[in-house]
Amino acid sequence: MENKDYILELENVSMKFGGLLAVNEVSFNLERGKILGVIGPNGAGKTTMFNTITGFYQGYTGTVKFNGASMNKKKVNERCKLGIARTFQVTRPFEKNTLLENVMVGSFYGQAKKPKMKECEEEAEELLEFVGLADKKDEYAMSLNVAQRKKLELARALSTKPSLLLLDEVIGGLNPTEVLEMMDVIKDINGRGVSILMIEHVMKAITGVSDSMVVINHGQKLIEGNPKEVMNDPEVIEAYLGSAARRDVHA
Ligand SMILES: Nc1ncnc2c1ncn2[C@@H]1O[C@H](COP(=O)(O)OP(=O)(O)OP(=O)(O)O)[C@@H](O)[C@H]1O
Repeated sequence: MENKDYILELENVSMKFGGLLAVNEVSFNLERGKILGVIGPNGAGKTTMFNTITGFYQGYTGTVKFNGASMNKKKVNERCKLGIARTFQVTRPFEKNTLLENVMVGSFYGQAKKPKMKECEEEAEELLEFVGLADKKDEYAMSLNVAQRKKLELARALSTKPSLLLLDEVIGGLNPTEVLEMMDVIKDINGRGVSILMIEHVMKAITGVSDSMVVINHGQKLIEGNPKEVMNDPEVIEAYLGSAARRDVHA
């Protein structure tokens, strides 16, 4: 039997808010070094699932394993220091700080071994260069447009030196040129050896970068497979994605 190396394993993960089962017995694995795309309609439970992986929600049942070890008893900061980082759907930079300072905070507080301030600065500069914001390093975060804020969000997540990166809609809201740029950045991050789990509604983008995909619907896993299999699955197309998505995928 093939022995795959999984960086992330979800085993029957469920999360309830009162009577609402937002995530319902979800199981899947992410192979080390790969990109796994997560799609599903609004309210399907994708972000809630992210929050069980990062440890923001502790009240879930089932098991979240990272590098083969259960994370269930570990808090957000512990999981972060072990190598799990995320971006947020709604970006939350420190608006009145410079881009450099925003990224340095992540380096300083998010890494397992606290680096010296000078190292944080060098790392932050390198990351801003990597995401294409080097020329804005001394500007305030509040001066950025949507695409730039998303790139800053990525640099901040990377500053904690993750081996697993969770991306929550980093492509949504970008224009077509910015989408292509962001897809390249995501592939480059993956090229640095970072495994990626990403939620995205922009179908062309997520099918373009993902090695495999999981579809979540009403809190449950509907199907998983390679992007082509998933996007051609009649149940996914008709019952869930609908004709708008079909147009988007096949355009
Ligand atoms: N903190 C919360 N308290 C109560 N209900 C919540 C909470 N967070 C999410 N929910 C509910 O859980 C369900 C799943 O929400 P979630 O945000 O995880 O969906 P999603 O798939 O990420 O949606 P979207 O694509 O719109 O971001 C929804 O019905 C939502 O209203």
